Amino acid sequence: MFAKICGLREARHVTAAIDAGADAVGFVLTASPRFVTASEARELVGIADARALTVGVFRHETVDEVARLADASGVAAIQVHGKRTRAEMSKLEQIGRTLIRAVPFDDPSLEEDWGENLLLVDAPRPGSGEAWDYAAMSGLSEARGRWLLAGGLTAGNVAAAVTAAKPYGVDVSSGVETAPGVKSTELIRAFLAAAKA
Ligand SMILES: O=C(O)c1ccccc1N[C@@H]1O[C@H](COP(=O)(O)O)[C@@H](O)[C@H]1O
Repeated sequence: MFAKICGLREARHVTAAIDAGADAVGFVLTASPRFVTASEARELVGIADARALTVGVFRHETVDEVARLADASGVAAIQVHGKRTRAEMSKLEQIGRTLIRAVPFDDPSLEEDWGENLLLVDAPRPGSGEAWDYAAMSGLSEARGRWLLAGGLTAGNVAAAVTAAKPYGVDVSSGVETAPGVKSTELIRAFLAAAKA
C-alpha cells in the first residue's frame, strides 16, 4: 500500500515518516495551517533526499504560480486541488513533474482521465480531517487504476477504509497531528504501520 504523509513542516517529521515507510511526503505551498514557504520546502526536499516522492500541494494557484513554486521548492510532484479545467491540467502536465489531481468524492470527473499520473479522492474540504463514506469508492479501482484515498484517515480507520474503497494508496494530514499543523512522530508511525499492514 502506497502511503503519503502530508503537511510536513519539520525535518524530524520528514525523517520519521520516511524511516517508517512513507512512499511520499507532502509540503503545503498554499494557504493552510501547514503552509511552508518554497525555501522551507526546498530544505525539507533535501532532507527527503529522494528516499520518498516529494509533493508540493496547491489549491487556488494559477498554473504559472504552481510552476514557479515547484521550481523554487524542487518538489518532484505537484498535487493540485480546487476547480480545474482540462486545459489547465494539460498545462500543469507540461510542468514536467508527477501530477496528482485532487478531487472531492462527489466530483463528476472522477472516472475521467485528465492526464494526471495519480488521482486523489478527498473530502470536500481538503486538510479538514473530515471522514466520509469511503465505501462509495469501491467501484472506482478497476476503472481508474492508480488512485489515492484521503480525507479524515487515521491509524484507527485506515485499515477499514482501504478494505472498503480498495485504493492504490492513502494520504493523511490531520490524522497524524495533535493540533492543526502540529505533526506527531508517534501518530505518523502508527498510521504507517496500520496502512502498510
Ligand atoms: O492540509 C492542508 O491544509 C491542505 C490545504 C490545501 C489543500 C490540501 C490540503 N491537504 C490535503 O488534504 C487531504 C486530506 O487531509 P486530511 O488528512 O483530511 O487532513 C490530503 O490529501 C492533504 O494532502
